[in-house]
Amino acid sequence: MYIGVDCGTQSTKVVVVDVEGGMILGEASRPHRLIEGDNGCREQQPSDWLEAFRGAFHEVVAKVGIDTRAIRAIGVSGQQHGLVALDARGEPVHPAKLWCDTETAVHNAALVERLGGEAGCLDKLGLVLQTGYTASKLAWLRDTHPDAYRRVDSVLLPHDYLNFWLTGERVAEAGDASGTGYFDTMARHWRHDVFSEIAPELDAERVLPRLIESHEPAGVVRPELARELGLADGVLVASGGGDNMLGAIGTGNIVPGLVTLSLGTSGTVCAYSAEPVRAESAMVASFCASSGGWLPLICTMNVTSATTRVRELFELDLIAFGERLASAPIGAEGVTILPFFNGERVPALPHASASFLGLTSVNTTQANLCRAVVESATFGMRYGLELLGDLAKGASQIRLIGGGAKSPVWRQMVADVTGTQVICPEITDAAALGAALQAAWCDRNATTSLEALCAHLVRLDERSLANPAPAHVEAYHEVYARYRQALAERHGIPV
Ligand SMILES: Nc1ncnc2c1ncn2[C@@H]1O[C@H](COP(=O)(O)OP(=O)(O)O)[C@@H](O)[C@H]1O
Ligand SMILES: O=C(CO)[C@@H](O)[C@H](O)COP(=O)(O)O
Repeated sequence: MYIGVDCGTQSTKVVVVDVEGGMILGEASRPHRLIEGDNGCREQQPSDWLEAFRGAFHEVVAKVGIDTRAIRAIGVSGQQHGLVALDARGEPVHPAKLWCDTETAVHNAALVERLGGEAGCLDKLGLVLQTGYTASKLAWLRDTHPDAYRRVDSVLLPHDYLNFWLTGERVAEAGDASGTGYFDTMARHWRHDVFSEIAPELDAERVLPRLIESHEPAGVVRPELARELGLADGVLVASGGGDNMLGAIGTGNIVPGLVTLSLGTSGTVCAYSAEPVRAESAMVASFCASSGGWLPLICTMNVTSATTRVRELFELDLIAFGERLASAPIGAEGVTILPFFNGERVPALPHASASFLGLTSVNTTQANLCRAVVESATFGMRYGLELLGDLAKGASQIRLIGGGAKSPVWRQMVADVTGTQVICPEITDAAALGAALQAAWCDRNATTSLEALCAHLVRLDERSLANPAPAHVEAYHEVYARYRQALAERHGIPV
């Protein structure tokens, strides 16, 4: 029996997987609180993640009725990039600054310049630093909270922190480390020199976690925590990884030729590559995979975060929102939304705000606004696929995951907007499944291949299959062109 944990932006999900029996036995989740400021600040208390993990763990094991002593290993997936800076006692010196925090945009711009611009970043890191990556958050902490900064003894990512809490070990692996901004994604090692540019007073050798391979364990569950959770002695904790990396594993995207598209708080598109990738666009994040190999990725910041804002504005539940969405025509009768409520990473507009365009006395309806916000988030994904270029072109199918993938209307829209067949895995929180599969891989000392584990447990839900409808594809070409025109006019992004 294996446990997969996904500490996402909005919630922590826990799944129980019976690998021998080839079954996902059950899942449970608990929400997180978000600390938001109007200056782009978005933070969370790491203690909330632990509380959410405990709640979801106890709920799911009770629900499926397993003997917790039969659990062999745990794998943890986490929202990428968050800065979890700990003091010498292992306590956070400040709430975790999240991937979607844009308060540090000026620090990011300054760092890019110090590293020699885009070319210098590519040379040192294999990717171009973007606002949201961990590096500028650390620079910000140094600049704005010198007392907290002086106490920093470890610099971890959210999933590293959960692994640390579970095992007492400070370790990291290449997939999640790729998103820090002080890791060379081509050579797969820390760049202590870059780290020292950002935080010269900290000893990089000491504060950065030890790197392990994806198939290696981070450690075993601490005895007192094992007792609390009812686990046997020596339960392994896998290396884990970033949520996108483990989402790739949970959708079988560990060989070239597939695209995983996530409709979570963020939107992401990624495609596995066995070789390091030097993408044409600086917007493509050439991350490592958490299965070995690489996972070039595009991330937009306003997906279900944007659709939820409109849904809550109209006080609609998810069912009513889905009904409004379905009742409006493609193109929302001329309403265009640029959904940059949180600023945006791709295109790089950290200080942008959202725009509602083309509103008239006739088309300003709940249905059109609901449709336009979902279309706009989906257009952001199409833009991302275009930037991925050849890396995504060969893909015959999109594996769709994340909360938004539960909506049939949205699934069809992704197929129509991208012109590609869409299918969901049976479990839309594929990152948690990926974490459980990585745990089984690690528990078996990689003697069972990850490919075999994926073939055994990544099941696609045929009922979710959506094929692009030619007339809709045609209609969306026009509506997408309108969106790109608006992006050009308001933000200067070339069409
Ligand atoms: N049927 C649906 N239609 C649209 N959005 C949905 C639907 N079901 C869930 N969601 C949205 O999915 C989001 C959660 O997605 P999830 O992938 O779990 O996020 P994260 O991993 O970033 O925490 C929530 O905002 C929720 O409202
Ligand atoms: O920053 C990125 C990817 O680079 C985000 O994808 C985060 O990893 C958060 O993911 P979700 O909570 O939206 O799944």
